[in-house]
Amino acid sequence: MTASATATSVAVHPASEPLPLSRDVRPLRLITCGSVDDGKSTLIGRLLWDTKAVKEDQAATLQRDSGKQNDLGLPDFALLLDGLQAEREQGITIDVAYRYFATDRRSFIVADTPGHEQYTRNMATGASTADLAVLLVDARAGLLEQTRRHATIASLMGIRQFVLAVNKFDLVGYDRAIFEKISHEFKELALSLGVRQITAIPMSALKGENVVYPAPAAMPWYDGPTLVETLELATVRSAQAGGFRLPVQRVSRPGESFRGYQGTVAGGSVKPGDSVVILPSGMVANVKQIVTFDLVRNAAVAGDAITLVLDRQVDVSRGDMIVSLDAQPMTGLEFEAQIVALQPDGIEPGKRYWLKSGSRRQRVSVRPTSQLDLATGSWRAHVEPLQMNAIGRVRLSFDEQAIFDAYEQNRSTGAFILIDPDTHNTIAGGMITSKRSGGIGIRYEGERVVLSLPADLADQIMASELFASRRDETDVRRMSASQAADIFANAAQDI
Ligand SMILES: Nc1nc2c(ncn2[C@@H]2O[C@H](COP(=O)(O)OP(=O)(O)OP(=O)(O)O)[C@@H](O)[C@H]2O)c(=O)[nH]1
Repeated sequence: MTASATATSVAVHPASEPLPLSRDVRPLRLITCGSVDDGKSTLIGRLLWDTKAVKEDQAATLQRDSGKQNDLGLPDFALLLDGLQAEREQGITIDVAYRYFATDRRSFIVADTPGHEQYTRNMATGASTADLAVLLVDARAGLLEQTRRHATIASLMGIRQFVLAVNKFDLVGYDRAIFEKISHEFKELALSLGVRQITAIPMSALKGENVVYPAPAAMPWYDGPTLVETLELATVRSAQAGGFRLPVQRVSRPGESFRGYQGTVAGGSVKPGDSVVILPSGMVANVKQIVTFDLVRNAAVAGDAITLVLDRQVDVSRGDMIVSLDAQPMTGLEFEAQIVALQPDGIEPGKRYWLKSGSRRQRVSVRPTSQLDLATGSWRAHVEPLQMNAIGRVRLSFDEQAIFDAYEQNRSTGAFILIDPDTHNTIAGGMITSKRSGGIGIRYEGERVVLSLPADLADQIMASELFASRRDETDVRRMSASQAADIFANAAQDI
């Protein structure tokens, strides 16, 4: 960000005004998925072409190279993506190409990922940052297993807006009944995955019908939006909603009098005077100052790189997270997650890996509990190590307190990678789904009360204080925070 852009944002948001929750200037990120030959490259090429994102020299080359080959006399838009093809052939590990285009109303970033089955991980990578998925089908073939697979992965990665592009509609005589059948089946699939924002569009990527321009002559019965109109109206998933999150990357101590905590805001917003908690220690402080590289700011939002100064001396180190007092993330020793295995060796149950999330790196052991059957979309109890490209549900067990949001709530503090400590390879990418509440609550063994306590330190202290008077008869273990709270409430009545 330039100094003047920063200065403008200071002027626009004086301290007394609430910060806007989303910035309309953020481009919409979308992913396109389809089986081989459904026309994905043609569609992206057409989008770039009709929104004039193609540079003049590229356009001239395109006209020249494709002129001979196309019996419709149209450029072969897929050629625009040739560069990507070359990258693919070199076997680049995570194979996603991002392309930019814009209309008068909005800008877009499209992630293009290969359609073959073995590229699940690429699709998962592209989907992890996308706001919307465009799923392509060939109108002649309808929904395929691959459509289900892609829709399932997209929904797992948190995408809640789908566009079904029923492509090659020129090859089925623009038959309305075909469109209605395919879109009906797709809506059922999307709804079963929890996706409710669904738009189906009949189109011809090759001819440019219903991509950027409508095609009333070819499809007089269709009065819905074009693809671009749908994209213009789609919503950007905001990592800024929810509580303030600052994973601390560095403690800055240029002189005796100054101590600041540096990092990139991973969620929410912050302003001087806000109360914050440092995790995992649980210490509370207030924000005294927010500093960027050259300015004192009166607010910061997700995506801003800042130095935070607190109003008191607290112990903060790299890997800690500074969060808002009133909307805290989950802390605990056990979490449930979904992962995509990225390496040929797969995931070995029980092996200890490094987990990296933001600036934090921790030892973790990983136990797969089920695996997604991509053909049917159902989960089956897990028996073997997760193979490369498999999607599994796992249980993560940490030695020390871990701090996460659910991925649904925050794509930054809810995401992680797993690293093999022997090879240093990234062996999986994952998303936190929930915290696992630890123990079995309370039970009686003869005269003894066996109390299970949460991993959370605060709750342990609360419950052990509570039972201090009966300590001799009480064996303290872990339990969920809500169980501890119930016991506290009941016991307080007894006393
Ligand atoms: N008639 C017609 N042909 C189309 C349309 N869209 C794409 N095609 C043709 O279908 C073929 C495959 O299109 P591509 O864009 O290369 O398909 P893809 O899905 O990107 O394929 P991969 O890159 O191999 O995954 C090409 O010959 C296109 O010209 C369409 O709307 N109508």
